[in-house]
Amino acid sequence: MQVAYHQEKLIFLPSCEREIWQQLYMASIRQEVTCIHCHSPLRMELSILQPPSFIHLHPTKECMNATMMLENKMKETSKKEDQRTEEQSSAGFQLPKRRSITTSSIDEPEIWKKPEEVRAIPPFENNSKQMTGDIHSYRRMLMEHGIFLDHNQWKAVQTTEGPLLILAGAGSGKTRVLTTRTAYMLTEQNYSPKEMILVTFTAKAAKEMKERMRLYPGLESRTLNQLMIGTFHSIFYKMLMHHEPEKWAPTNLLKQDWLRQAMIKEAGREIDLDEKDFAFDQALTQISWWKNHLLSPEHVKAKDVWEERVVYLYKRYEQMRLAKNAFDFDDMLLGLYDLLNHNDLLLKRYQQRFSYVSVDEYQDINKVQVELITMLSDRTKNLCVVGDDDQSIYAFRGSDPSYILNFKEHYPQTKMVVLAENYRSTHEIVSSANNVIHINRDRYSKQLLAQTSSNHPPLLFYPYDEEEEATMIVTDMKKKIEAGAQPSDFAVLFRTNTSARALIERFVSSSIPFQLDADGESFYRRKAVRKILAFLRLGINPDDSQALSDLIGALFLKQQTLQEVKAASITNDCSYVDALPFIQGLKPFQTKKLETLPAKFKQLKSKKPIDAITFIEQEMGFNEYVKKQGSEGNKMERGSDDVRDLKVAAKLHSTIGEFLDYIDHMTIKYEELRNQKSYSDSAQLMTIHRAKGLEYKHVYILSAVEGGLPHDYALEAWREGDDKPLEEERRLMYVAMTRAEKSLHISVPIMRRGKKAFRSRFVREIQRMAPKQSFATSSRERNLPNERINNDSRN
Ligand SMILES: Nc1ncnc2c1ncn2[C@@H]1O[C@H](COP(=O)(O)OP(=O)(O)OP(=O)(O)O)[C@@H](O)[C@H]1O
Repeated sequence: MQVAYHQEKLIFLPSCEREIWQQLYMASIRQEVTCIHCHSPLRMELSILQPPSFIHLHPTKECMNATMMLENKMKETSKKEDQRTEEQSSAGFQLPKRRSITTSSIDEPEIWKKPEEVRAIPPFENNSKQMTGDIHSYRRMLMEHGIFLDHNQWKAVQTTEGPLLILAGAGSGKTRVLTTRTAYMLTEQNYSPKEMILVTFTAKAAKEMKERMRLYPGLESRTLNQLMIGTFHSIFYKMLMHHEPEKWAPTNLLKQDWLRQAMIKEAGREIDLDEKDFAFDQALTQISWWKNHLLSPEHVKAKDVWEERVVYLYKRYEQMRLAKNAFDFDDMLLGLYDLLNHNDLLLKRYQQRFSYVSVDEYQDINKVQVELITMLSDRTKNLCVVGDDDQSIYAFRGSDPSYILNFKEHYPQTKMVVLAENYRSTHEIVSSANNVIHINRDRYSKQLLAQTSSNHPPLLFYPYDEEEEATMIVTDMKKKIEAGAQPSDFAVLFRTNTSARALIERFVSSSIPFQLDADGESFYRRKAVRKILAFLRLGINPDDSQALSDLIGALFLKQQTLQEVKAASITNDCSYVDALPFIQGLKPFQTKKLETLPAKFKQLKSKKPIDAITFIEQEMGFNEYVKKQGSEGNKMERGSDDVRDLKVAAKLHSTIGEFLDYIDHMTIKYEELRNQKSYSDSAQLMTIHRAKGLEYKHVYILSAVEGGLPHDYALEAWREGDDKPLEEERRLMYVAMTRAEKSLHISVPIMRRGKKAFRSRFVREIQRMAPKQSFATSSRERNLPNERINNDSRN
């Protein structure tokens, strides 16, 4: 159905503004959209595959007839209007175009656009090779236990001596290879578990490997228990505890972030940094990055004012930490690095003991980790590293793909095995992912090959904005679940937590069980958002003391002023807002500004939330605050973006009170979600970073637009001539795509943050078939200059 009543008005979907589709959808959930004949509630459907429509759950013949007649009449009128418009425009007038639901391929925001399949997919060549000739008895035994290994996987398993680089494409079974290789060395080659060390990237991966190895024939638990397997931190910490137990006592570990934050906040006060306004969490990440690069505060060369401040915090943090004999996770690696560097005998003993070193996820290794691994394996050089340069996505933590790319240069004797058979995804998904990643220059050229093909190429779909995107995904998922899929078959992947605000909210209101796997606070707790909300809250309650405290920084006042405002409100018997002009000791321009504020707060009350936010930005000085923050903050997160995101949410609400109630509800829900125990059968909503190493039958990727994925900060770096962040974004897209087994949906919203968006360059790359590539030469070996990629951001 295309017609319905809403708020006593007749709605004809093809001619209503696209911007209000989402509002209609939400009104339909509240049963406010009704049939034009029987007035029973209609559900609006906003889905990926079909143009929007109203659905009548129990239509009568009369309902259908009345609806059809009216639809025909509306279409007729609309056609006439069209003709008139054409005549007028040919006569020199320019009138807006009729808004109809078509399958047009033009990026016209008002028009529903049919989803597109990825077409640039080469014909599928069945790749599965028959095993011929003699099969090694161990490999045969594994097969009897249901563990199959392809030719290259087996080659990697058997290569036990000397430096070995296993270049393992996404879904190519690197976990299988690492576990089998270890099992093979222990059972077939009779190596002692005590001479082996296997480093994984996460504790979860270590646990999984151990569990898998228990299933291997002939591998006893006793042997497995003697094997040193774990993360860098767990293994190296054990060593430190063994040699210097007092210094490294667990009670001295700064385990939680807030403990570290408290220390740098204390240091921040010494240089007058505002506790509420300075990005202390970012400062900690930066400090950690320097530590992992073996840079002490004295060696850091600050690039800007922000870094200068963080260097100060770093220096003081180290002093405070040492005074308390405390240490953090980074210190564990640095501690062992120092210990081995200053104790030659000890280093030799370890080198003597560990004859075989294996490292998983080598693409994500950082400087201090590389140094330690190099030291430990230096005697035998029996170093096996497994990784995929195309999945290196942790630069912000200090990892650097150049370690895997330079491995052969570092160890000229390296044997290399490439695992290019993908056992996870269909040919259509694998080829599309190849189309994207092959554009990166700084990589080993290689092409993943799938084992199966399907008739379902990845689908690009075009929601209007973030809200519609979320609705379309939930609708699509519901349909698939009704058709037999399990909630746990699905994952929705996003670049940053903030880009998932609408999605999380839509899931909260849906019946689909889901789990959120994301770091950080709720969107509504973000600094800039909290401040705007403080304005809104004080607009309807001028005595809201929490809001006043949140607001102070945005008025360029110090937190100490808070008490002064409260005192002034008592002595002058007025609200906090009315007390603002009584603050003493300010510069004349500040006093003048504060004098105008109470009246402006009063004006806020009657405004719609979206208009109120614009008023706060333009008339109440918020734009200046954001501008100042922008020049002091970090490059990843900008307050102005958060405000634009908030406006997208605000559009769906008609009063400030209603909007604030909704936000309070969602903030509580968000906290519950973060603390909830895991359901076994639930859809997963997570950042791409969190999805690494995981696989799902159906995957949706959010916001494939310039600025979303790739992230704005990478585009800015690229414009300034630095390709590295953009290449990392491309790897993120690749990681996201290769999580999908059967279906992959990529969302390309037409609007983002209230502005017209441009489809991501990665989406354009998907549509261009990658040339066949020769295997495993790095850009250096191919003598390619690391030029800038000539890739325009426009459609
Ligand atoms: N030789 C094989 N035959 C059949 N299936 C295999 C084979 N090797 C691995 N697999 C399966 O392929 C899937 C991907 O394997 P795995 O998770 O080990 O990949 P990965 O290399 O770690 O992937 P990624 O790096 O993308 O996370 C798993 O479901 C695994 O059981």
